[in-house]
Amino acid sequence: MTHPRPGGWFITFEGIDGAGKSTHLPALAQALQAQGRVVLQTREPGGTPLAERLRELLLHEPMDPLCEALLMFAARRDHWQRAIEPALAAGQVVLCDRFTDATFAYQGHGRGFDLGVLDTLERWVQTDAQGRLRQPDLTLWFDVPPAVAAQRLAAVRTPDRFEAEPLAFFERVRAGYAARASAAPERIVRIDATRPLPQVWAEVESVCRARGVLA
Ligand SMILES: Nc1ncnc2c1ncn2[C@@H]1O[C@H](COP(=O)(O)OP(=O)(O)O)[C@@H](O)[C@H]1O
Ligand SMILES: Cc1cn([C@H]2C[C@H](O)[C@@H](COP(=O)(O)OP(=O)(O)O)O2)c(=O)[nH]c1=O
Repeated sequence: MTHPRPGGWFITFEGIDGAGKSTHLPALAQALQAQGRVVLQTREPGGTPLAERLRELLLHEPMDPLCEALLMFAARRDHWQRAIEPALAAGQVVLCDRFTDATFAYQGHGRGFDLGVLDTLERWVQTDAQGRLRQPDLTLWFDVPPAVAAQRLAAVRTPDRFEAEPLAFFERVRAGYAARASAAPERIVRIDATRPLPQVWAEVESVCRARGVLA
């Protein structure tokens, strides 16, 4: 695949909580840095001082689904304008732990929030000065059944407001990711993340090589 735009690559990591995103993101950053690329490792919600403050509220403060969706996009707007776009313009590779696919999966499919409203918010937040809707160049979707993810998480951390949701919620979120992937098969690559770590990593490397992200 030829490089989709001048400047850097924008690569997002998606999947339900416990899928392995945060494990593989720094590994890919290291592999890219070893090849001389400048990498911005970031996450959503978060990635700027304002968006990190919104993250604290989103992860711990009870709120209704509309408020949740609006705050996710408010955090994203700040992150996009102040961190992601400048890094891409400088030719960096941006590796982002979650982006808008997560909003469709969690707020849309998980909470049942109106997908049409999310489409509108996505357009508002990600349309650039030339009127183009910006999307990641590549999205790695780490797919695992919720029961596997829950087992992994139980061993390592105290659940936040999202992680405390029941398995049925994560089944809907997973279905949301599947729907996004079938609507954008060129951009979103499904990775079977139930396999042992070295095999999952080998696939991440091979997808990145095939796309020209890694040499
Ligand atoms: N393929 C895998 N096999 C077994 N354990 C894994 C695998 N991928 C991740 N883990 C473990 O599962 C836990 C959650 O992984 P993490 O990368 O934090 O998930 P996420 O960022 O998607 O929520 C961590 O303890 C991690 O070491
Ligand atoms: C970006 C985003 C995250 N989320 C949720 C999913 C996660 O449970 C939570 C925080 O994401 P994440 O950083 O993946 O959590 P952790 O560091 O605990 O792995 O926010 C949404 O519901 N919608 C969104 O648009």
